Amino acid sequence: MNFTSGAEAQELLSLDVIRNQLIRLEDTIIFLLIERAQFAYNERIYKPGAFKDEINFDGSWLEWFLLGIESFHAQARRYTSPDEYPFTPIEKLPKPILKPQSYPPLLHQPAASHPSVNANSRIIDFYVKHIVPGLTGSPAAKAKAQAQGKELLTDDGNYGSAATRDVEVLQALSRRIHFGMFVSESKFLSAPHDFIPHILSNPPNTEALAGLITKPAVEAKLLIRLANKARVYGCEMDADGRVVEVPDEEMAARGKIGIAEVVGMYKDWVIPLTKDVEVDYLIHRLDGVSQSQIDEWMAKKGE
Ligand SMILES: O=C(O)C(=O)C[C@]1(C(=O)O)C=C[C@@H](O)C=C1
Repeated sequence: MNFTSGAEAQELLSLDVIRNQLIRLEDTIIFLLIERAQFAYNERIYKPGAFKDEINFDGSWLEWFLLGIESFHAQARRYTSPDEYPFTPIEKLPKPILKPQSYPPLLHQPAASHPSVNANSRIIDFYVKHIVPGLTGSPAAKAKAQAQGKELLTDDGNYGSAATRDVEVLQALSRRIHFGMFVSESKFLSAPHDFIPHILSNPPNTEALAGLITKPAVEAKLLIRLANKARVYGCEMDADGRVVEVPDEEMAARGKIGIAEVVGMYKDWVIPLTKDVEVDYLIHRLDGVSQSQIDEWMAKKGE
């Protein structure tokens, strides 16, 4: 999202604008997954210390990549943007070279900067454990290799290429999932009195908050749209540019990514984690807010 386009905060926080951003990120994520699927699983790059001799680094090759790339981006003030969270702990990154940009105050800062809202360790965990193995060792990938008379390689030695793609996918997933904060802020401001009692109850009523932010119809549409996008973006064309029409099952084998894998990733991980971010943000939405402001919001109930 372009936070410095001059658009008013109210416009940037409209649910339509935010949802359009989430829809656009679906395209980004699908294309980046297609890029990662060109390379083997390369499990070595996720094992801490596996490249210690070469890089003198105790973490994994992927973490070393993240540190290098994020150090560079931090200098260009990437992590001062409200929708960007680094995977490397911020204190290990260099300070920006450029002066901070001024962003419109869209989020409630005590909530947005609360450590519980940062989902990056959960994102890297599901991506490495569940997404990469499925993407690179999927029935689709196996069938493709077989059709070419090859055995599916689990390690092709393309460690730099695979990790470069991993960093890109992780950054896009992180932006998508942390957009949950903007969704939450928008929903909260549209009816603060619905949320306040559940935030203030001791402990906060996370189930009720999750109930308030969950929109099953939006999720159902998203999953259908995603399957269609994965089908279209992953399809192949013949030499004349005509789309090769094939049934879904075979489509997965011919296409560059499995439709079921992309849909499953959203259903099992991306949407649930976005909801976690939304709820974790709401729990801290009243931190530092004055009693008079809370009273004012509550007075609007029934208006
Ligand atoms: O669009 C919303 O209202 C959101 O909260 C985002 C989202 C999603 O992750 O796509 C999450 C929860 C809702 O149930 C629907 C969709």
